[in-house]
Amino acid sequence: MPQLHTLGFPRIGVRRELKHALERYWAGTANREELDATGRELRARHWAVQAEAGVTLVPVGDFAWYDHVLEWTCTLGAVPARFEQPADQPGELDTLFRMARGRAPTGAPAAACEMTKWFDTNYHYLVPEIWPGQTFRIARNSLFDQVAEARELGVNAKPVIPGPLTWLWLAKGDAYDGADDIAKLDLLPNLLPVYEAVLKRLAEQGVEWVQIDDPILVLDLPQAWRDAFASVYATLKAAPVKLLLATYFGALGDNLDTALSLPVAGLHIDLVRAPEQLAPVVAALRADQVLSAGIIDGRNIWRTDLDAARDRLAPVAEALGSRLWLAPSCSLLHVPVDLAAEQQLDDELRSWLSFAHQKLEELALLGQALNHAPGHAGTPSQQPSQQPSLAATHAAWAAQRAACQTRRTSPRIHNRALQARLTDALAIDRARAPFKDRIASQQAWLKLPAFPTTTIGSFPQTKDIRGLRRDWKEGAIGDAVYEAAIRKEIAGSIAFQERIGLDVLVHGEAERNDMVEYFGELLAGFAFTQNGWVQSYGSRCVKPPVIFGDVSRPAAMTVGWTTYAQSLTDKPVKGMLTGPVTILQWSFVRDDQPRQQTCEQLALALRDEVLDLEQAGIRVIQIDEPAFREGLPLRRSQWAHYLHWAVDCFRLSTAGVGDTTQIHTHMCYSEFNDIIEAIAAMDADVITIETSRSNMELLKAFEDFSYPNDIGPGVYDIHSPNVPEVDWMVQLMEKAAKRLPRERLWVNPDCGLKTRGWPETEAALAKMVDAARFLRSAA
Ligand SMILES: Nc1nc2c(c(=O)[nH]1)N[C@@H](CNc1ccc(C(=O)N[C@@H](CCC(=O)N[C@@H](CCC(=O)N[C@@H](CCC(=O)O)C(=O)O)C(=O)O)C(=O)O)cc1)CN2
Ligand code: MET
Ligand SMILES: [Zn+2]
Repeated sequence: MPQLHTLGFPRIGVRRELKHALERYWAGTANREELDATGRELRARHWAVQAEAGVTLVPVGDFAWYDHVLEWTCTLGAVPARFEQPADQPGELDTLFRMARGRAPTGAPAAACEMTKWFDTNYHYLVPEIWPGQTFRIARNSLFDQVAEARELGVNAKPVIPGPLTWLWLAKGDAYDGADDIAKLDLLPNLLPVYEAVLKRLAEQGVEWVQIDDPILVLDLPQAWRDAFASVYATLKAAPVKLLLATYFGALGDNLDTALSLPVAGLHIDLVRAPEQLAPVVAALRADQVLSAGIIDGRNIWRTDLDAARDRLAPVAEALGSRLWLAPSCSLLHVPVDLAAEQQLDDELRSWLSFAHQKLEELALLGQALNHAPGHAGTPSQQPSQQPSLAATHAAWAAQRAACQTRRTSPRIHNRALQARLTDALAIDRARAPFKDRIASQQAWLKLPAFPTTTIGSFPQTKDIRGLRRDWKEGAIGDAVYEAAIRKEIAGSIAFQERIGLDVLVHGEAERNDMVEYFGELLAGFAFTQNGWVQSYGSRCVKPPVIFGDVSRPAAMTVGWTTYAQSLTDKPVKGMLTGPVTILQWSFVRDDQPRQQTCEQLALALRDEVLDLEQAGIRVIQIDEPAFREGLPLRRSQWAHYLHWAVDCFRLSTAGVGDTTQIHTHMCYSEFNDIIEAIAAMDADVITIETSRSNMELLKAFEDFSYPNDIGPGVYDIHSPNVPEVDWMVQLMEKAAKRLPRERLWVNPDCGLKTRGWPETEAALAKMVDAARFLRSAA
């Protein structure tokens, strides 16, 4: 039977045990021993479930207290000076937490490291900081400790570490100009000896295989970076362990020859995103190399079509024998932990789904089917001793086959009326009047001052609000009680905004568990989970909804809350929607039709909501697209196609309104340089963006492009509880005014305030309004 392995397992725990333990530790209500115990418990549990499923090489090093890239950065001793503490500080773990969050139970606070998206996922990693001449050393032993821990439990540990080139690519430093700066490669002579030392220590611990993750091999690489692979791996080759080079999230493409020429004992490829690479890789594999086939989707939650997978891999199994390994396409970090934790899904829908636990079962079934006579394995054959009985295996296989079949044909998936509407939608005009005409008619009624102030949408999601929602969902309180409490919350935030003098108000999003899940719950074609948590960053998780069928909007989703908020004030209240691209990007999406098509369905549903809001008198409407940049394909050759349909969907959602209705959008976590033209083509009247951490540097793209519409560059970082100074915000806006016309500028925070508390929110926004007033008086 082929060896089964995984590239990584979700670390958060089926009940978010890690989240709760971390937050207790940070709050000082749990000590280090309690935190450690939770970590040990989760690792042991996750190793055991994998080993029991038949995974023979179990990942170690995929566990992380906050982020696995940060763990590795700390292991390499790449700790910026501002986090260094006197030698007597207890526990290096707090240094890691200070790097992640700026503060920890011990040690002096410092500005946290930057956080950004992990490739095209909704997972965020902590960006390593590098500088010329930087030296490295093994500064943290957690990987070795965890290997020892696994081996004591009888687990065959396969340590997982980021490759040196991927780590450098992800790193940033003032001395370097972008991810691909070749000057970064000058650090390799300092970095590689530490890698060699790590591999040697792992070998001494009895480790046979080490997985080195080099996902940058699926990106467009400059030649110097591509060339660096040969010398890096020539050095690592000397280590007394076998290396499995792991690539995922796309095709090796023009890096294929590079990857195949490296002196590694095994290569993992993603066959879900890039099935076409199977044949060329098999053809070029050396006789002593293992192929790890990433055949189970690690980025989505659908059951695998096992018949198809077996048919594709059977000839490979025959050719490679035990040199074929089976794996998910990437780490299972990106899917929820266990479908068994869901009580409310109907049987049919449940039969279509597979979370991390279920993916292990799929892997085992496929492994058994490929065992012996693989070329004509019609059904799973002979079972190894501790595997489930043949009958059970047959039954599981048949159930999976049936589920795939019903999913293909279920009437729940296709909505004929919608199909007709989509065809009609092709003819809908996506254009609005020229911006200069629109903005004039908007200003005529909005009568906003210079440097108008607003916020991005959410106000603090307090424990009380979340507790209320839990009680409501559990049926402990009824709709009327819930609604009254949310209304009270909205009334409170409107009163607060009026008091401090904001210009364009928001209702505060108290009724939303999450900006995507909330809409998923109200749209048809979506399912949602009770415990389908996926880590987003640190202790923060999301429950991505599942888009299983054609999307439509049975009823208005936000009109009631928004008009209630508007009824309380004479100031304009901004309606608040999540855009089609972001809903698509942050959901688990159908794999039976192109993403573009699903996005168009979402766009039509949102268009109806926009028009209903307008009809109800809401004349400023924001359609958030924070995931617009994240959706950009990893390869440049695919950008134009994506940008075309993504912009088109945004415009389909928004362009139905009259000229006097003001459309806002919001983006964060994004580099805008690559997509500035597309942002302009979205043609929102106002875009609010995250810029404060980059000191308004991000505005350069808008300046260079002479971006024509209104812009609100964020003046303070909402990720920190620190209250910004008025002077600081004024300075930032003055910088912005050097790059862009003053009359186009708005004043707002970087992003929504849901993760903040009220005290700092009130203080920060009051100061922000003061800053805007100062700017007006100085004009
Ligand atoms: N989908 C998505 N992706 C995104 C973002 C986003 O907002 N949404 N923002 C960016 C950054 N990511 C973020 C992701 C999550 C959170 C966040 O705050 N998550 C919350 C969960 C939010 C949620 O779903 N809340 C639910 C359920 C909350 C909960 O834990 N309830 C308790 C009970 C309440 C309590 O006592 O706390 C329970 O069920 O036990 C609700 O409000 O209804 C968390 O991890 O804690 C913040 C930012 C990028 N990607
Ligand atoms: N309107 C949303 C909010 O304020 C936008 C968040 S972007 C991640 O929370
Ligand atoms: Zn945002």
